[in-house]
Amino acid sequence: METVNMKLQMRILETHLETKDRLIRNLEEIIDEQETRISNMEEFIQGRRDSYVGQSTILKGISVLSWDFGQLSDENLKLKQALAVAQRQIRMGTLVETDEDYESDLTSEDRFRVSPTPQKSYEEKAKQLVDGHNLKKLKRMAEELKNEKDELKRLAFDTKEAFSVCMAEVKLMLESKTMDFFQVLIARYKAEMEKRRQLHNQLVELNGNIRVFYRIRPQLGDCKETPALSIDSMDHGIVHLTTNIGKKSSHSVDRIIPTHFTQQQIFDEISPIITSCIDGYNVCIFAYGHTGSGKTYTMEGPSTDPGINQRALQQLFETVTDRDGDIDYTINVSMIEIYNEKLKDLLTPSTSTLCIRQGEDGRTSIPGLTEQNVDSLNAVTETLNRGKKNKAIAATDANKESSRSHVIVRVTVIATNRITNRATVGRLNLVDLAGSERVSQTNATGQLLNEAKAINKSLSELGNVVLALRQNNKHVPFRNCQLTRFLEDSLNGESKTLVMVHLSPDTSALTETISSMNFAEKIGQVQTKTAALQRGTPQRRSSLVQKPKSDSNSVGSPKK
Ligand SMILES: Nc1ncnc2c1ncn2[C@@H]1O[C@H](COP(=O)(O)OP(=O)(O)OP(=O)(O)O)[C@@H](O)[C@H]1O
Repeated sequence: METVNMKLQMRILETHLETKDRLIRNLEEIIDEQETRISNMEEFIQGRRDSYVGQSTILKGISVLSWDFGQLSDENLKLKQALAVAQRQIRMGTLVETDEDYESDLTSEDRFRVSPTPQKSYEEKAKQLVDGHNLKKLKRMAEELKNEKDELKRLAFDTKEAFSVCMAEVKLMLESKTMDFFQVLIARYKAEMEKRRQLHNQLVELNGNIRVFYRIRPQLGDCKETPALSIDSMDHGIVHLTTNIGKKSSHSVDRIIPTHFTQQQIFDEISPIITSCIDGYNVCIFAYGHTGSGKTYTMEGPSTDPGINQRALQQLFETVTDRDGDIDYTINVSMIEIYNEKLKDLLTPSTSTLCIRQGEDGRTSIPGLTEQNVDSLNAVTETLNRGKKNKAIAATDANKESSRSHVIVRVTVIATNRITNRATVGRLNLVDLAGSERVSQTNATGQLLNEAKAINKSLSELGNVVLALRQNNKHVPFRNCQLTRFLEDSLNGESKTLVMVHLSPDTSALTETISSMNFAEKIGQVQTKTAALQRGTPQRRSSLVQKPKSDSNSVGSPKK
């Protein structure tokens, strides 16, 4: 057993050894095999290594090439941009366009579009690249310049803005300063004018209380022409006349009544003169002017808006009614018409004419002249209407045109002191003169020519009388016509006279307007020194005609 066992063990050992040997052999084979493989691998690797060097050279070459291409592409882009800039500069230079024009011309697409460039050599490209730098510089400079230009533009705009603001402020300041200064000057000027007017009024009183006013009639109907007359805005005592050939002249009288004045406003202006007849003054108010200048409108006026005649009588009546005391007042009204040097009584129509007589005392009287006593406002209106009606009848009888006669409303105010029985008489003559148009203008012949001559003569004589009175002449030519003869008592002595010269603003009436202005200037002349010296200090020399109640002068009997 043991042997068998031994044998078995030997056998196992041998098998084991055999297996071991086999394994070792196999391993050696494997190692050999592996070594062969390794050597093969090494060979392969060696071979590979060589080819790798070649490959890396190639890769390197590729990389260099791509870098070159990249650079070339950059350069290409730059060149294209430089080209675009160059093209732009060329265009700017040749077309002389504004930046805005240029910018608007070049669309953003145009600016960035890469235009196909011809194939060029590297040297050329390099050269272009160099040029491109210059262009780049130029472009930068151009941009800087543009920025500067924009900045300057902005600056100029800002400066302009600031300048206009400054100018506006300065203008405002100057305007306000000038306005202030101007206002002060105007105020001073007006104060001086007022002073001048007051002095003038004093002078007028020294020279016999004769005043000349202008009343400018408004334009009638839908007349649109520029008025030939305008009142000076700085001095309402001056009127400018512009002729149809553009010649301008200025005229001055004591007062110019603005066109827009109402009948009441005009009456308010002259009412102090009117009421002075209650205190014994003789007052004459004349309406002078050519046909259609507004004389009758001023004196008579429409029934809805009466003129001076009715307002004056009304005021006199109201004033004497209001006055209490020891004095009885009587108001008598006469109305006469002087046509062709003949006097007619308008309150008692008759075919016979009235005559002016002169008494031994030098006073004038008119025998047969109606003197209507008015003791109520109704009586005033009734009397004036009667006279107006008779005037219209007379107009159809003798003179077709009412303006061819002088119409006088004479109001006599007799103030009688109840205690002393002494009476004072004041007279108010409201005269609507005949039209002053010149004979040459009327183309008159025959009867009309005689009328025109008579009118012209009487108006001219009236002018002479007023002028003589104003100049304090020793001789006053009252006797040269019926009008001045009739008014002699009223114009002489302590009297107040107002001549309202009526002017038309119509260019068609220029000749007549100038003639009326000449008349106004003639009677408005003032001889200051001589007059003042001759007259001395003005005294309220009695115009009070003191006479007993029984005196049978032309004055009506005082009311008892
Ligand atoms: N201040 C005025 N406002 C409105 N209308 C006026 C004014 N003055 C005159 N008129 C109008 O002008 C026209 C002529 O006026 P008016 O008859 O008074 O002139 P006149 O000088 O008296 O003329 P004549 O000498 O022919 O009588 C009238 O129709 C009158 O109503």
